[in-house]
Formats: sequence, structure tokens, C-alpha cells
Amino acid sequence: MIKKPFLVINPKNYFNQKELYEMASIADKLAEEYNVTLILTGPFTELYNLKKKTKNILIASQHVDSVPEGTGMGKVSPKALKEIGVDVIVMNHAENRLYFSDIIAVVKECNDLNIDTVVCCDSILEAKALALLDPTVILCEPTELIGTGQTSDLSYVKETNKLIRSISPNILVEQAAGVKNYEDVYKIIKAGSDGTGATSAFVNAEDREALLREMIEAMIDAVKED
Ligand SMILES: O=C[C@H](O)COP(=O)(O)O
Repeated sequence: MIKKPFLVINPKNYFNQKELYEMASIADKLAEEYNVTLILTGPFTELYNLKKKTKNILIASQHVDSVPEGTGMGKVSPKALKEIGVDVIVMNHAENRLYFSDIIAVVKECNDLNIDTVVCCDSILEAKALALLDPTVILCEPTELIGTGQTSDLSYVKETNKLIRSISPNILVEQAAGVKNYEDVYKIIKAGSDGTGATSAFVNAEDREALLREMIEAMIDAVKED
């Protein structure tokens, strides 16, 4: 179960298998050391083994399909992910969008299966619509900022946090895109967000463990000072 504050390490397909397992082992060690919620996303092919090789982090699928029982050649259902022990399902990322009708079906199925969901959104209007579905987390991530090293304005962060909570106070709000260091994580959590995460920063880091430590410490400091 996702507890706030949380940090998502989202390597997409940038890591090879060796790098992914090295990252998993670093995250597993630091989650225990700092007693924080770390979520590592992985491609479908690695999720089973990531679950087997870690014990202190949450393992998330980077996508899921809406699959009517039994059909759906080549697709991957929430039920299949639940069966292999996946903790969290991320969906509707800017690089792998779902139809809104599929998001409705999948979030409901995940809620019934008791599996956490992170649903990505690109706009204030989309955040509003998604909040009605009661996912575990809404990830506010303006598409044009992904991979730029530039984060959302704090006004956008605060507005989306407030809007989502006004519709459903139990939804956790993650803010990401362009997050790269201590300062970015600190200001996002300090602005009242429940979590954040990054891709490019981890892909490009010379020392991934040092970067993860820095981000965890920022998250802890931001919460501590509240
Ligand atoms: O969810 C992760 C993102 O798409 C963020 O990407 P980025 O950290 O490279 O901007």
C-alpha cells in the first residue's frame, strides 16, 4: 500500500536488465535505511523477478490494458499483474495513453482487486475527471516538461493538489516531470504534494545511489519541517 510521502523511480525502458536490478537493489537498501516509501516501475517482463528480488520497495507496472475476461491477445490485465504480486499499476502515461473508457474500467478493476493505481494526467481538466474515479494516486505531469529538467510551476502544483483533494480527499497526489535534485523534490513536497518521481535524472546520474539518497533526504526534510 502506498504511504505518503513517496518517491517513484521510473526508468521506463532506458535501463538494461543489469541496471534495472542494480537500481532495485539500491532502492531496496535505502527504503529500509530511511524507512520511506519507494516505488520502482518496471516493464512487464521484469515485474515477477523484481518482486522476488526485493522486500522493502513497491514494484509497479508501467502500464496495463483493459482486457475483457479471457480475450485481448497480447494484452496484460490487472488480474495477471495482481497474480504475480505487483503492488502498483501506473497507467495513462503520456508515452502510453489509454482511452478514458479503459481507465474507468481498469481503475475499477484494480480497486476491486485491491491493487494500488497511479493514473497520469496532463492537464487540470484531466485531473478533475480522473479524481472522480478514485485511483490511489493521480500523477500530475505536464507532457511538455517530461525530460526537460524543468518542473511544473508551483502555482500549477498547488492548484492541482487542491483541486484533486476537493473532489476526493483520499487520493494521493504526485507531481513530476523535470524533477532532478534535492531542490525539486523539496519544493514539490513542501507545496503539499504527497509524492514525486523521476526518469531522466536517474538515467543520467553518474551515481544513482547518491541521487536517490539526496531525493529521499529532501522528501524527509520537507515533511519534517511542516
Ligand atoms: O514519470 C516520469 C516521467 O515521465 C518524468 O520524466 P522526467 O523525469 O524524465 O522528466
